[in-house]
Amino acid sequence: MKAENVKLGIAPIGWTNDDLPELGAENTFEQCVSEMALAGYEGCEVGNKYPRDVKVLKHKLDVRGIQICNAWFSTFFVDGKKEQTIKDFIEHMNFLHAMGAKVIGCSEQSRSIQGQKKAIFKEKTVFNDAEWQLLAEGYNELAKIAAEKGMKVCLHHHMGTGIQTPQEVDRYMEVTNDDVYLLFDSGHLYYSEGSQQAMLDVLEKYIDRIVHVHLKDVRDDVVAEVKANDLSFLEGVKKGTFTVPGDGVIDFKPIFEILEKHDYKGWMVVEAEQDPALANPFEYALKGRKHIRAVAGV
Ligand SMILES: O=C1C[C@@H](O)[C@H](O)[C@@H](O)C1=O
Ligand SMILES: [Co+2]
Repeated sequence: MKAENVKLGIAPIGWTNDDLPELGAENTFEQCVSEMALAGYEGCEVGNKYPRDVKVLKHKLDVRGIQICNAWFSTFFVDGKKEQTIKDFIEHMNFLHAMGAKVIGCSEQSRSIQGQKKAIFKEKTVFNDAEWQLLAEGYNELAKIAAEKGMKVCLHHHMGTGIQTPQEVDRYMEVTNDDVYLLFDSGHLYYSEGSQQAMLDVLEKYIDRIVHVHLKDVRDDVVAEVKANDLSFLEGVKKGTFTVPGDGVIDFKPIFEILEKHDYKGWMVVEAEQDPALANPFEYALKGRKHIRAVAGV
């Protein structure tokens, strides 16, 4: 890939998992961002141990050569919480804007089971026609608000949410305006479909509306265990569903080829939540970095 087109970041979730705070509770913010820089990343997303004061955070990141590229935002349009979602979104967007980020990665969390003790392969939520309409209206509005700041809203398709499968991604892309974008997460699509091709098809189909990429690898044997035992998403995470690129079953070469062929310009963020007691975050960050350099040449 061309180094001038892409920037490589990493998410703090490998050090401290906001969805499972007991994972990595001992890891500090400063250790996390220092190790990100040491492992060769130039950017990161935001975790709950990060200082929220823009000046303080900027300084701590600047001295390490790290930029903020995105931070997760939960929307609740299908639950009918449009007003509150937009109010919270503006605050979140202003923070990201002040930190220099260009995209806002959102996830529709209405009835999401990703944090619940429910079988991830059996109990995911499904939206009806009226709910898709609520979602579209909400995201179209967020996109307009973001555009005023020169920013883009992208949706994170995610296991256990109403937008998980390729068909649900199709519906989301169809009901929203062209200035509403997609965050592509290799791990979630592979996990959902159990297929490298299904994941690549989504990437190729929507590449022109993909503005942020999460690079996650998957361990097939753990997914099989999750399926066989009706485990929840987070039970799977603790057992090691996800890992860094090059450590699981996903072939990242075609992902990088598609991004390059379509002249993708933006961030690629390694995001591999697993138990830091089992997978040392610095060592795994380094492992992912080396794999990307070897396969993508950046
Ligand atoms: O982007 C993400 C943020 C996490 O909180 C989430 O659960 C993870 O799987 C993910 O892809
Ligand atoms: Co992700």
